[in-house]
Amino acid sequence: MSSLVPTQLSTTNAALGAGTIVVLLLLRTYWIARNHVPPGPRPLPIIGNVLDMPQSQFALTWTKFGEQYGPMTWLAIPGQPFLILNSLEAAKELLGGRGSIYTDRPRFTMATDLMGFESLTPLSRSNSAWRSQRTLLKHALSVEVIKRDYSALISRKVGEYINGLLSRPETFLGDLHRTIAETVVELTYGKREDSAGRDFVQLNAHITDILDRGMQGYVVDLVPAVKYLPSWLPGMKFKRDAAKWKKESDDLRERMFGSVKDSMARGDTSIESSFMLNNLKALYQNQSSSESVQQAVEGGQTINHTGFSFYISGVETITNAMRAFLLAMVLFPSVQEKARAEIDRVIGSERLPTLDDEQNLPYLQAVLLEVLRWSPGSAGGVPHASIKDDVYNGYFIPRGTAVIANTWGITRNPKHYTNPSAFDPERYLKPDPELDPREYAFGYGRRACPGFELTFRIAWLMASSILWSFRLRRSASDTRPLDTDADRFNITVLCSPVDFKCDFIPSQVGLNEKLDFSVH
Ligand code: HEM
Repeated sequence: MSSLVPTQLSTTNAALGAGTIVVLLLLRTYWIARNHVPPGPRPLPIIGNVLDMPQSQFALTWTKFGEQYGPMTWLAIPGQPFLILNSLEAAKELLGGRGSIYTDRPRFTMATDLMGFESLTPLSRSNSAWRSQRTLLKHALSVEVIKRDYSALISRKVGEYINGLLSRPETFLGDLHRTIAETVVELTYGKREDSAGRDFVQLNAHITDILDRGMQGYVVDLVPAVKYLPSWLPGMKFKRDAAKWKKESDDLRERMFGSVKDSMARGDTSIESSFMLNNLKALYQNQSSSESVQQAVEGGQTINHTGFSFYISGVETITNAMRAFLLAMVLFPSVQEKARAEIDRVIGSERLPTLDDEQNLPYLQAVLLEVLRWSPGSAGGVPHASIKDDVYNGYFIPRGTAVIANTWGITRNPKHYTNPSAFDPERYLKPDPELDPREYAFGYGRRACPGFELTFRIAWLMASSILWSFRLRRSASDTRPLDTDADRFNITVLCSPVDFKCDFIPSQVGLNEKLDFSVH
């Protein structure tokens, strides 16, 4: 997009242009406000509801809005109006049912247009590049492919984690993050470092930091036209930063992708079955002579961008889910005992759990569903954006609105759940089960998370293997209160369980000798 911008824009013209756009934005905000938009806090002149936007604790603020304004809350932010949905019905109808209108993402001009993260699947607008990525994801993260290509890797990584718990249980939270990060990286690239020994987990974490910097909120996100001003002007440091960060992250991504291609070209047999390797092989095999070089390059880029989304989308979310699982096990010992009793009954002590056991352990399945609800990965919801004007329940929703479904609010709504802050897997096993969190925890419609099957496989094997190997008990030295949701979770856009201490007491005689995850 930036290539369409004249590079020699004069300062006066640029300032005039930006001024005109600001006036147009204000006029549009005023025009929208005159229509019958949903209720919300009273907007101030010019800045609208900017001061009502939370800086943190998004999900909790959305929930308060719900209590005050009902199922829909309108926030008139100049240039980017927001609609917060506090009703599952509205979320399903708008974000799922009206997918042809609400499948876009809002603009994050700094991160996407200026820093190049537009190619990241979750940030991508609903264009043909995003559709190609979704097509690839549908196949690459299907149950069939996960079982065929990634189950050996998942078993090995779970085994490493269990072994780590035996030798250094005190670092269980740090090791958990590292294990999940390595699993996602190896699944993506088939290796963990390049020929110069650069660690792909660290490189991906560094790119994630760069993206975080780009998402911190800049004037250009409110007034995108500011991006056309020359970067040497005072106040334009963000544009110079964006260029520097873009180069850095592009180079790192290209280095990792290039390293996979090099391994392939050299016939390196140490590189494992992985998303990038398997899809590159398929691309080269299917490439007929009639296909243009351009198509092949585009195919390669789709693989690179799609694979790169795995780390950013998958690592914190799965790690938080597993932290929540461990926290629930120490806070609710009767649930832990019941899950272990099921494992003992179905699997016994002679062999480790495998992914093939999943269907035979309904209680453990319910425990994992409850993890998804009790500590929802995406508590504050991921915004969709509308591409044309719409009307819902008599309210006007203009084109370009960022629409957020408040996941946290759904998980704590007594309309859906009895005693919502309690961890109670039985709620899904009753004759009249309560709402299945898969209906909302992974989002809606065409944007719904493509990683939920992978999440379940990793979480299931990890949870069953931990319970098979250990009894978990909160360490006596950890005396901080963990009684309420506010004690237990940091609730922002994500929901991350707080740090806590846990004793892992081996529950199998001769555990060391029994741990052979290579056979899975
Ligand atoms: C507990 C684990 C996870 C949770 C709770 C979760 C949740 C979500 C949610 C709520 C969305 C937004 C959906 C929407 O806009 O309606 C999303 C998108 C996405 N997730 Fe996940 N996710 C998880 C794990 C993963 C994993 C393991 C991967 C891949 C390795 C992944 C890849 C993605 C991608 C690529 C998108 C963007 C989809 C798009 O914009 O088209 N997620 N996820």
